[in-house]
Amino acid sequence: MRNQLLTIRGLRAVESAFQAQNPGQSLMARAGEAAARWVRELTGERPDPILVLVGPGNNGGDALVCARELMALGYGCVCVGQPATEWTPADAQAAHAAFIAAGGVLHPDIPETSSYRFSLIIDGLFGIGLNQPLSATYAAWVEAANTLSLLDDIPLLALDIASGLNSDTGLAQDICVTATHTLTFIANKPGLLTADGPDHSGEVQVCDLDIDPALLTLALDNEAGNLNDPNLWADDLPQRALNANKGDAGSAGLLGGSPSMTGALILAARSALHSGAGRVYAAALGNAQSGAPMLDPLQPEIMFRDPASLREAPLTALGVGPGLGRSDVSRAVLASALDFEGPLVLDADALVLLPTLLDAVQQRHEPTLLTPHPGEAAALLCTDIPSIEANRIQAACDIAAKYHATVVLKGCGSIIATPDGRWWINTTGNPGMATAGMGDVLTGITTALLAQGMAPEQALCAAVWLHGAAADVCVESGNLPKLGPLGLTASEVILAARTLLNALI
Ligand SMILES: NC(=O)C1=CN([C@@H]2O[C@H](COP(=O)(O)OP(=O)(O)OC[C@H]3O[C@@H](n4cnc5c(N)ncnc54)[C@H](OP(=O)(O)O)[C@@H]3O)[C@@H](O)[C@H]2O)[C@@H](O)CC1
Ligand SMILES: [K+]
Repeated sequence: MRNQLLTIRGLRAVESAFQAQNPGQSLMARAGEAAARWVRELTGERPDPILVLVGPGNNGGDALVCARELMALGYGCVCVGQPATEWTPADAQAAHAAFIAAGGVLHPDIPETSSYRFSLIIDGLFGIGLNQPLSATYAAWVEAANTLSLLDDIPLLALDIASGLNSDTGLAQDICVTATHTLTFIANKPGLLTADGPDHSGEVQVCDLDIDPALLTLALDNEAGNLNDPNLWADDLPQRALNANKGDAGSAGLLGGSPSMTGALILAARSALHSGAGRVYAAALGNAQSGAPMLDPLQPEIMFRDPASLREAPLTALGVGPGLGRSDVSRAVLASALDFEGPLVLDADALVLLPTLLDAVQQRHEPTLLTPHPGEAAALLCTDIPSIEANRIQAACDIAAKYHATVVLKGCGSIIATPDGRWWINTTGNPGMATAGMGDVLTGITTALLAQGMAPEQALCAAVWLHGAAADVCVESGNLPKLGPLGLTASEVILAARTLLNALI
């Protein structure tokens, strides 16, 4: 269950199912107690008071249960929030009453920080119920908490999700808690892992509140997704028999590289070669006179063809797009590639041209895989980048449905989606990957895994994971020389991905 990602609707369904099965039991008590245990682990014996921000709903209730538990253990808690009213949810009303009965005091505002030196801040303002922009008072508290955390290096712990972050989309409001840690309840949430989520959530820990996993499964709706995890596809990675020959490992074709962009094609081809394809063929637009490469001197294993004769090679997968360009010739080459009777990966300019070839791509009988970044995704859906980023999961699913394709929407927390509406979030990767050529490397890995016989869904999940994990290995602080994030190159990621791939088979 750990890998499941629940939407707000799914979480509410779990909550209702739990209440139906366990009348009178309070999930809030479990959440608040778990939060108090977590605080104790993080603070050790530090005597300084803890600042607890308490919101108007059940997230505030969690915070008050947590504060009451900590006070009983001798922690000083400075709780800031508004008293319960008749509109406060019942569980939260009970948490307010128990807190006051235990001698707790709710301050109407954050006290002068000169009188305190807080050891920790707890954000219990808003959780999954946030449904409007933060009002002025709450916004001021969030800004104060962020400033204190940053300037005084104080841990800022979000209960369930950072206040201001949307649990389904990962979109942060203009004013949003920047947590150093998040303890999230019941299950992991997409909003913690994609878009602005990782920047605002810090280190995420999932606490399932001891909910019966069977109940969780029953209550899941078809909106739920999963983390992209090697357990999903590691058994499907290509294996080599002792008696293998290069024909058994497939033939990957790469097509693109218009005259000013041959590097993109070469990177994709090198990447396919290092990801295990038995043969790699590359075809650049143009001819020898226009500067199209006929050899990669650093990787002479790659066999160059002209675009017209590429399909005469025994290709078992084809990748089109790196450096393809957007000319009439590029479009004609793409249109002809859509006939390829095998798995087809489309990237970069091929994606920008694809809306003009919608019928042809929809009519393909073999798998199609699309690897857009948000700009290319906007082109595929004929919209703009903010609309894509407003709901990355929806955008990935929409592209998959429209083009009958398996899709990865790249970016922070890449989303992999299938035409039947299933989706995964990938958590490997780092900002060092924001550099030219990284996308070409992903195209090469994906095409190579398909060429070696992996199914589209598994091949794309594996390629996206390996691509990000390879970049992570390159920037890990224990590694010397440290290759990034600044100055990390796509070529270095190719080599690290090969090492990881071989460690997994
Ligand atoms: N799911 C579960 O099973 C469990 C859930 N638990 C916890 O409950 C949390 C969800 O609680 P929740 O539904 O009460 O929502 P929450 O996030 O506290 O905020 C809603 C309140 O804030 C208000 N409000 C909203 N936006 C606002 C704004 N911008 N500015 C001002 N007000 C605003 C909103 O107003 P209304 O919509 O009524 O107008 C409502 O009053 C969840 O994240 C987790 O921490 C745990 O106890 C364990 C089990
Ligand atoms: K919160």
